[in-house]
Amino acid sequence: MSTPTPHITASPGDIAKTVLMPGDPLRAKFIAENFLDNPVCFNEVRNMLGYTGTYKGKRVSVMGHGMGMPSMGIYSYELFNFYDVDNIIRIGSSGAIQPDVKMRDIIIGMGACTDSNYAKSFNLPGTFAPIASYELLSKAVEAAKELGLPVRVGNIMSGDVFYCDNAKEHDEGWLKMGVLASEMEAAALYMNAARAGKHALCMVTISDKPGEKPTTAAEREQTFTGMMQIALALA
Ligand SMILES: O=P(O)(O)O[C@H]1O[C@H](CO)[C@@H](O)[C@H]1O
Ligand SMILES: O=c1cc[nH]c(=O)[nH]1
Repeated sequence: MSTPTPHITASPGDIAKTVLMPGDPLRAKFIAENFLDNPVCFNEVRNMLGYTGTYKGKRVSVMGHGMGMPSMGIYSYELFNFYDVDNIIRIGSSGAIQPDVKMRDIIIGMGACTDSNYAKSFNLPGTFAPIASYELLSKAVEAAKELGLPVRVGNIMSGDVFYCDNAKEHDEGWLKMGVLASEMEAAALYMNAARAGKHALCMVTISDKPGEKPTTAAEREQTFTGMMQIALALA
């Protein structure tokens, strides 16, 4: 397929080699307007806003990916395969699973477990282990140290549902396996990166935890700046 794609109207060259991707397109707009120099909007299809600008002199893009693995699957596939993007860094919100994971902790997903059937499309004879790019992961840990921001690195869980009848039991098994937090896209991103021979990383900030007041939409859009700065340092 050539560009533009069904979901992105950018021309070749409009998008940088490294793209930061929050689920919420307004989080992408916030980053473009508050961290990038000379941001130019390259996509408005479905309001999935995407911008390219520079950060400390380096060219970088930021674009929303929507919610869930089908949506992440489409955008990351088109960016890797039709826009020649090399690195995608998801910067998401997430629910705590382990009791010692606190609100607003930053977690880097070394691996992404999943309850989805996304891997089926690759016709594998076994179970694929979706993992982060070691290169991006090690750079992110280094950048966090330099910024003085504590991060935890470990397994996360990409779920197909946000709401379910038995939320507590749903998390119980993952908790016993040491999984730190749940979100909804990293596994698909890691699989698409593996298939395309590209690099991906998912970083999340804890926005929800059982028994705690959840963050507001505005807070998720505008206050996860520690995670944004770590991701921007990877451009
Ligand atoms: O805040 P974002 O990045 O969208 O991430 C999380 O929030 C959404 C659910 O509210 C899902 O996309 C989940 O992965
Ligand atoms: O997937 C998600 C995202 C935020 N909070 C959750 O509890 N789950």
